[in-house]
Amino acid sequence: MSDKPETASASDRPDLKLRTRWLHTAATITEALPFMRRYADSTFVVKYGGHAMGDDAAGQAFAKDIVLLKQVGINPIVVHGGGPQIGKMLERLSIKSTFIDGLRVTDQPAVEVVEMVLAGSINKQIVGAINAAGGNAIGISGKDGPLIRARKLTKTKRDPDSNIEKVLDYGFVGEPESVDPRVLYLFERSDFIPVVAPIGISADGHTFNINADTAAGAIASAMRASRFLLLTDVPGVLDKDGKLIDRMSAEQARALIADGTIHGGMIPKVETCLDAVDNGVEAAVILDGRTPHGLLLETFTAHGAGTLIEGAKAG
Ligand SMILES: Nc1ncnc2c1ncn2[C@@H]1O[C@H](COP(=O)(O)OP(=O)(O)O)[C@@H](O)[C@H]1O
Ligand SMILES: CC(=O)N[C@@H](CCC(=O)OP(=O)(O)O)C(=O)O
Repeated sequence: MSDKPETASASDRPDLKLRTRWLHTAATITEALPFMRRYADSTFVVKYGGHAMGDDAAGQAFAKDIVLLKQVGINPIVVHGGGPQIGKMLERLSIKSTFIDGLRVTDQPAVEVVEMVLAGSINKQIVGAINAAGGNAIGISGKDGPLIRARKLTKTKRDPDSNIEKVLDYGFVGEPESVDPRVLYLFERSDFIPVVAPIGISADGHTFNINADTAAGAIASAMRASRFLLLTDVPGVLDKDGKLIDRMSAEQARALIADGTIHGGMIPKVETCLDAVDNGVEAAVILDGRTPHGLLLETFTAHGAGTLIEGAKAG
């Protein structure tokens, strides 16, 4: 070894393209690190919608992101849907199903199919994808624990012609009566990532079909989650001109539901977000699950992704 200090010659220096790439990478890491620190040990409830699931590659990308969240010290809890997949199976079995305001009217034969598709098929597909991505996933439904005690959903709607309030009968559609999060606390302190199918059980042992947004929201509130992320197949909530709304107040959301800009499956989604931020969740975000690494962009960048609905106590 010579005593002379080493100096890099021009030919040793990385070329401009490489240096630009390094600068980009460094900028990305610099942006992400404070978010990693901020969210360490916090709980994220991620609702993975049936429309967001897409193909195998999209499922693998989602699974990778979930594993990454766990690796940086966040506790992700996945709650999944599967509406389109249930629809296909019901059709194959020639069982009719209709929707009222985004919720499936579910009779006894239909609830059996719903449980089979959600807790059987889709739950295990997601568990498999997360495990293949290097994580340790465990699949459960709201019946395990039991995590979700359900009661029959009761809803009324005013008939615009007669102005009479009508009771809507959704059959075996439930709403969470209570959530007992103790089973989820076990996963929080371990490497395991829970994947939850939105099925509930009533006090008298009946199985209930719960809208996955509603189930995820109830879990997010019970866990006092820092973030409640809903992955769907649109960039977020769109205004009447089809433009993405980045942030939305509760009043704005209610006005958009009332004037029909928010309709169909987006109604329970937004209502659930409003409920969650009123009940202990810091912020809820509706985002596109088909965007590669949308979850990471939302979590680790200042600009985020999708539509953020913030609670009064968010910081
Ligand atoms: N204002 C709106 N902005 C975005 N999407 C909307 C809006 N109103 C209704 N939608 C519909 O809501 C759908 C998302 O809800 P849903 O089909 O239940 O999704 P998921 O299966 O992911 O839960 C979108 O695909 C879109 O068709
Ligand atoms: C009562 C009700 O509508 N339950 C839903 C449950 C699945 C779900 O919510 O799936 P997505 O999130 O993919 O829409 C259904 O039967 O389709």
